[in-house]
Amino acid sequence: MRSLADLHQCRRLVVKVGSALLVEQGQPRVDWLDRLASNLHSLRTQGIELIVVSSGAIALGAAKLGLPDGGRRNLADAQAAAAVGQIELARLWSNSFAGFEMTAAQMLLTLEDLEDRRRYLNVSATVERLIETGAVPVINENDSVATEEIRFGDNDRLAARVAQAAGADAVLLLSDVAGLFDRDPRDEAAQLVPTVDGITPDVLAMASSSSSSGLGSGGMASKLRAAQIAERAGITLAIIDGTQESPIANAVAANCGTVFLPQRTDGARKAWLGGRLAPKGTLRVDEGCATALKGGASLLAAGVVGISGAFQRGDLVRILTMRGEELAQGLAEYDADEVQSIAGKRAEDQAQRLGYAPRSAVVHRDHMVLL
Ligand SMILES: Nc1ncnc2c1ncn2[C@@H]1O[C@H](COP(=O)(O)OP(=O)(O)O)[C@@H](O)[C@H]1O
Ligand SMILES: N[C@@H](CCC(=O)OP(=O)(O)O)C(=O)O
Repeated sequence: MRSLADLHQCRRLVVKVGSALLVEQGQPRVDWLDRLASNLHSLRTQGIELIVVSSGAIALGAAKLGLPDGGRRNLADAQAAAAVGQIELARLWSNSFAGFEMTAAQMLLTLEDLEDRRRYLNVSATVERLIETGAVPVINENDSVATEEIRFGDNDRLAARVAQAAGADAVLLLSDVAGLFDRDPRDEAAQLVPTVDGITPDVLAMASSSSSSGLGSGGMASKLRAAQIAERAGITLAIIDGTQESPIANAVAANCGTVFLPQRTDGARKAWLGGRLAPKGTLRVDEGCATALKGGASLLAAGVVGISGAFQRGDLVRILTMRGEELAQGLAEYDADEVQSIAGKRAEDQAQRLGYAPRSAVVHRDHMVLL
């Protein structure tokens, strides 16, 4: 899919709905949700398999409990609000879908469900089975148990990771803006960017992390992080204006929104690795090593100039250049203290320091993804 007009070509689609669309002044927008359900139903009749990622639990629950909104809310309030709002949210989807003879299936995930390979595969299997049965998974973060360390914090990245896990070919982020603008859309000179063929630093600089509605969690910046995950996984991601009467049908008819084109298709395992969000440590490498990594080499101890974090063998680490640019991420072959003792050393010195024959690399290229 290269533009929204091609949406019908899509085989499996993740549709993410932001809080500001579903909730207005603490109340659900039921009529809007019914029209969205109607749009989803017509996509299904075209043979497109659907997965929904829905925000809104915290906004619904906070209103019901009379808790503070937006930035003034702490984690404990958000967790309590989510526990109350999620029941309501599930009921809303179930009711709207029932009007179109569709069955909603709730799945609540935490970051770890997608960071751990075995749990990630379990999530994939459940989604697969639900789709086979004809149900539509409606996924949200399990906010009432997710603490800071195990939180996505925004459903944009959750949607991109779910798309990967489910083998979807496209993600639609329905927002309260028409897409990515070349600067904050409150600036009158801002122009909509119709297509992004590779997210460069210039593209990242367009987005601010503020959200105009006060309900959303990450603003445009979190959508761009989601688009980065998608583009590396070979998935097309589009941001469309969800405020329209009939949001998906409108965006397709007008061919309007921002489409982020997929950039590469690593194998499924590498794509999962590249999309992981919670590294346990960081390795800085010298310039020669950075060049070798870009050429496809493994990371050898000789090129490591800095180590931080208490990671263990098998943990995810970020690999940065000396200037702090993100180069790659991958799985460490050693614990952090072992890397510390062999960093910058040649193979013969490494054996002496480790007390055993060194492994072939600190991060092997088969377990590394360039970013
Ligand atoms: N360059 C930009 N282009 C579009 N929107 C932007 C940009 N920079 C910041 N934003 C803000 O991001 C908001 C969308 O994010 P958010 O409110 O979190 O949406 P949602 O609730 O749909 O997830 C927009 O309403 C806008 O205020
Ligand atoms: N999981 C949270 C939503 C988090 C989120 O990403 O919100 P939004 O930016 O409105 O999509 C909830 O259900 O309230």
